[in-house]
Amino acid sequence: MLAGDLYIADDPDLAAASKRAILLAHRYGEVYATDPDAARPILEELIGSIAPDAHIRPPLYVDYGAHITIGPGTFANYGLTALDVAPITIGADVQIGPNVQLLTPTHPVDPDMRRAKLEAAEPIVIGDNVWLGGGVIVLAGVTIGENSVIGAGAVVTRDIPAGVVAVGNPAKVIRHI
Ligand SMILES: CC(=O)SCCNC(=O)CCNC(=O)[C@H](O)C(C)(C)COP(=O)(O)OP(=O)(O)OC[C@H]1O[C@@H](n2cnc3c(N)ncnc32)[C@H](O)[C@@H]1OP(=O)(O)O
Repeated sequence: MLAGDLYIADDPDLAAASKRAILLAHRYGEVYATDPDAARPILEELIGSIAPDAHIRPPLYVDYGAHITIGPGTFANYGLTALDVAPITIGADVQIGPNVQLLTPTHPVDPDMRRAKLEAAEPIVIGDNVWLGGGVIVLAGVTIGENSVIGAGAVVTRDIPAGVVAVGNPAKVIRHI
């Protein structure tokens, strides 16, 4: 699953891990509403690796949480969806706008394979000091280079180099910084 091979998502261990993640993410949001400090251990239990000063505003939606790494100084605004069937690596000092989606899973385009419930997933890497504007969607297998800015609403289908501004659907580089 983590290696990008096709698989059928009916494994009971995966279902249990997903249920655990749903419960922890829900609890994180509930506790955060009245006491963000008390909510912190719940976030640390949910996320595979998160720097002590990284901050995520709930609601947060993940598949498993365990395959997510978040570096120091990173901030994610409300409504991050991080589907971590494959690893999601978020660097240091990353700014994530509201309702961003990081989508590592894919389904086959072939209709028969899709009906057979085959799935796959590819890792996503967000480099240091990247800013993802509100509503950005990053697709499976994409790497965004450090210091780059992705404009609000962009759909990132291909790798983005370091030090650029990219906007639109599909996201295209409009200038170097
Ligand atoms: C962590 C947080 O919570 S962040 C809070 C949420 N805030 C946001 O999501 C804001 C995100 N910001 C943006 O999308 C901004 O538009 C930026 C950062 C991309 C602007 O970057 P700049 O390089 O300054 O671009 P600039 O404003 O000069 O626009 C350049 C061109 O791109 C277009 N453009 C700018 N942003 C976008 C966008 N999101 N989608 C499509 N086109 C865009 C402009 O219309 C302009 O086009 P034109 O030349 O035809 O007039």
